[in-house]
Amino acid sequence: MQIIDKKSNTIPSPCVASIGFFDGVHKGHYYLIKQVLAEANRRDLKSALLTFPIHPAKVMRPDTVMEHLTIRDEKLELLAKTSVDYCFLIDFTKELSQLTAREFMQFILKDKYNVKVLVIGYDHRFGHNREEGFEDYCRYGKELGIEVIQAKAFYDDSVDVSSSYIRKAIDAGDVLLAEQYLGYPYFLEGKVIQGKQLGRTIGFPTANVNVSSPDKLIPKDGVYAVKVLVEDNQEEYWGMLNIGHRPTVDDGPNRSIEVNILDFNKDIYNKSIRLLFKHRLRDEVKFSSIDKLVEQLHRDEESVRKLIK
Ligand SMILES: Cc1cc2nc3c(=O)[nH]c(=O)nc-3n(C[C@H](O)[C@H](O)[C@H](O)COP(=O)(O)O)c2cc1C
Ligand SMILES: Nc1ncnc2c1ncn2[C@@H]1O[C@H](COP(=O)(O)OP(=O)(O)O)[C@@H](O)[C@H]1O
Repeated sequence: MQIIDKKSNTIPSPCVASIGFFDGVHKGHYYLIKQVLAEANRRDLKSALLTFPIHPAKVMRPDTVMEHLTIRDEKLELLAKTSVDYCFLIDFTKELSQLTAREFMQFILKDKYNVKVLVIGYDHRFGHNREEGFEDYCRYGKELGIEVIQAKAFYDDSVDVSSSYIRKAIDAGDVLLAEQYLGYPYFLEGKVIQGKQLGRTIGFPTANVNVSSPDKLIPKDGVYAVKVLVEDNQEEYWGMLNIGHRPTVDDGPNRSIEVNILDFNKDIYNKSIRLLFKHRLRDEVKFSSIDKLVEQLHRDEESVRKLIK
């Protein structure tokens, strides 16, 4: 996949394209992408996805808090796994938001990106105030020489798979449901930072993770079985992870994310790790003593070992 952003001066070959924010690159997105690839194949054209590094709503109202399933580079990594030829990364600006649907089709899709066929998500709208709809896009397409096709919707167990549906599942700690709709386990990535160094004294060292972007959605507080990829995904382990305020030891204002990696004993401070959420084990609990916490950690470890058997 070739990324074409404002720095590139490549003029793309004629292509079939779709537009979207593609947060999470979930099964619904894959279904849309498959339709783009099929149309491109049939016509012997290139395939393309047009997306925005920053969400249009955030550009329009910068104080909007948005928690995403994927940050920019994660999204590009997932899109690159499809066989799409181009990813057009376009900065959504206030000026761009002023373009009517017809102007967007003419100046951006046709003139800038050489789009011959536009595959529109079944509920996707674009152009100033998103005032127009599919029929209008078809009419402008006829005038401009862009064929407009409406994509079919994707349903899984009759659920209309969407990024916001998956965000709700993760917010509720339902990482199994999230994995079903994403098509891969939800993951966080970050650097291992120093904690209070208590973990090693109770037999459970925990790598404290500083998540790489504040825009990333953090699952509900609690304990999870996770897969852990250490440094550039070279090594894979299982681990047990806690998200929360550690009420037994400090109950501070900061939410910590820490993982005890099974069958592992290395110093990984400052290394980056990726955490893949596989199962939710339980809520975070305030124990009456550290000993009681340690007893529970042994039970958590057993639960993870049972899961991976
Ligand atoms: C799998 C797992 C489960 C945990 N569950 C709890 C919990 O229920 N309640 C709690 O107060 N802390 C919990 N913790 C956090 C521990 O209190 C913490 O890891 C320990 O104090 C060591 O932290 P430090 O070495 O970063 O200082 C959990 C940690 C892990 C790894
Ligand atoms: N099995 C393991 N799981 C997690 N971290 C481990 C493990 N073995 C060694 N470590 C290392 O020990 C550190 C955690 O030890 P800990 O005493 O909990 O200190 P801290 O409070 O700084 O996290 C990790 O950051 C990592 O470098």
